[in-house]
Amino acid sequence: MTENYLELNHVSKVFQRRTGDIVKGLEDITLSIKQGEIIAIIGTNGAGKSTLFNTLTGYIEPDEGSILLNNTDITKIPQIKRASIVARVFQNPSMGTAPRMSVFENLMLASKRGKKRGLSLSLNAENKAEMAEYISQFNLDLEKRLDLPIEYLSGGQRQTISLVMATIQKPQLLLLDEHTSALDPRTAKQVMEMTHKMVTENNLTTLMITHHMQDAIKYGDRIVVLHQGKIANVYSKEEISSLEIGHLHELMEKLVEIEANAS
Ligand SMILES: Nc1ncnc2c1ncn2[C@@H]1O[C@H](COP(=O)(O)OP(=O)(O)OP(=O)(O)O)[C@@H](O)[C@H]1O
Repeated sequence: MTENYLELNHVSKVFQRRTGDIVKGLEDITLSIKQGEIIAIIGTNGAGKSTLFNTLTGYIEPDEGSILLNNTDITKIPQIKRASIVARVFQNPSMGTAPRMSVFENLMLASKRGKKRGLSLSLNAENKAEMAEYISQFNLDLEKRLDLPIEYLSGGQRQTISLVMATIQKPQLLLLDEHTSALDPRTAKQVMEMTHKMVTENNLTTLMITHHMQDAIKYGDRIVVLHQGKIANVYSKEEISSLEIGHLHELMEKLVEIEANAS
């Protein structure tokens, strides 16, 4: 396991609101993550979770600090050039997929990301059979729906396809952005279990934003608590093993209270 596979060194980002007020989206974030580690990110609204992901994808550039992934400084690498190494699954099942295109076309698009060869050449029977076999392991009968436009799939099926698309090229970093929160509890549980299987089987270094404290405890190797752009707390694996969900809920309530008193 490579230590310090992902390193954030003193990463800060300031925003200016329309009112002219300055807000610290991220303040001096320093964090080292091992290859294959799963980090659960929790925090109240406005804590900086999305800003953190946006700096990792390259959607925004930090004002200060650096980000190293697999020994490469990616701080200033544009989003489009990071697309094949940093993958993100969004909360909304329709984001990250082309809804009118078929399941097969979407999967082939994902497997071609960052490569030069065109999509049309790859839409052949051989690739289709390979893809059918690949997705049959998820037991959702999706291999029988390869020709269906993505928009006709259920939310859970779409999130499964989004996950397959995000992991098909084995990204160096996988970002899960509340990816089960739009699903009903039963489907959310299934998708979370599938996610864990994909991530552990492929040893994917993963950051997962979640509001489900039980998922943070169950699946996180560490839990990072963000508050007002800063790291408020980090729970190690040992600490997580004796952590009660109630404790995390209380912590969240306390942080909301601090914010309310400050404003
Ligand atoms: N483009 C922007 N312009 C101005 N302020 C911004 C911008 N993006 C984020 N912010 C501010 O930065 C802070 C962190 O926002 P961020 O969206 O990262 O929080 P979050 O933890 O993802 O919150 P939520 O759970 O509500 O999505 C907030 O105060 C937010 O209002």
